[in-house]
Amino acid sequence: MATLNVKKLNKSFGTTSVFRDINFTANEGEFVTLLGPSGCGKSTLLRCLAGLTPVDSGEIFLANKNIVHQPVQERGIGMVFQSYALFPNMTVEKNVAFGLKMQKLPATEIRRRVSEALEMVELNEFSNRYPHQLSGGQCQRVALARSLVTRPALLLLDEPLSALDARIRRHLRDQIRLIQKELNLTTIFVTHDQEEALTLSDRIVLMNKGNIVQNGGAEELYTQPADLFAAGFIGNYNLLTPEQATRLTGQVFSEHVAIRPETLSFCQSGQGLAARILSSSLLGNIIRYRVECQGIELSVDILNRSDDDLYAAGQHIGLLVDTAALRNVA
Ligand SMILES: Nc1ncnc2c1ncn2[C@@H]1O[C@H](COP(=O)(O)OP(=O)(O)OP(=O)(O)O)[C@@H](O)[C@H]1O
Repeated sequence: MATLNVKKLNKSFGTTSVFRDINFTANEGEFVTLLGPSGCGKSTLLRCLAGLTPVDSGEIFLANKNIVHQPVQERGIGMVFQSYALFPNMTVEKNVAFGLKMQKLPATEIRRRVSEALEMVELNEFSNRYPHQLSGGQCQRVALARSLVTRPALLLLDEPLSALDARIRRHLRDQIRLIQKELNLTTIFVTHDQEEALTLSDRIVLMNKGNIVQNGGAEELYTQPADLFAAGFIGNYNLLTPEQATRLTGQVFSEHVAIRPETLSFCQSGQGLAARILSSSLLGNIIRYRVECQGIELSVDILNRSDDDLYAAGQHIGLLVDTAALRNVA
């Protein structure tokens, strides 16, 4: 296991800069997510870490060794991509064994390690199947076993769950996290899905347009977004202009203000601020209401408890704003 240290990494394609002066660390055993919208440069950054794409400048230290000029196969890195990239003409077992065969390990050792890796991803019974006889989730577990079997110092995961349906996705996500913890495997995970990032990661590196916007724990990113982009991307903040925030709270603001939907609540009409329900949608155990208050549209999240009243569109209601939960964002 190893610490990854990325220093001043730059990459352009022709005259187009993909990312600039990227610095971050993934400590030994840490699960770090590169999160950001499509096109922000996270996949290219991951490919550069793997050695699949050369960088223009900067350094990549893995266990204190600069690997930036090392070829892919010498970096000690395992990778899982969105597309499974399995060999279609090989059984599950042969797919997983491939890397070890290349390393010319003895056959008994290969068998033992392949069986161990397949057990980890709960696929031992499928060892003689071919990829076309597997579901998408199973294929991705083979891909994971194939990268774990070489005992990499660093595991890179590029949107490995995005082709899977929601239920399988959650299951495999939990499985990846369990295995990663068990092996204390330093892991970099790329996703544009903020919920996935918030639930999986020890730390999130939030990227926008080739820059790191914020680097911190899930809770920190959720409660203290670094800027407007971070507030808009993580969670579902209500973003208010300074003028709107002043109108709503009576306090003076010079910067934008972010208000989490769960920090707003309802009270009887005639108390709090006068508001009107516009619509509601059920999101599992919460109900998200859209309300209008002082000419401002807001989202309000209320826990869905069976003994509570539901509010109908058009209904007048009182709105309570927890001013301690307001965040200034530049
Ligand atoms: N081989 C390439 N040649 C030229 N431009 C490229 C190449 N690969 C990526 N890019 C560009 O670099 C930018 C970053 O792409 P990248 O795939 O790293 O983003 P991303 O954040 O991973 O997005 P996505 O989630 O959509 O994959 C994009 O504008 C993309 O068009």
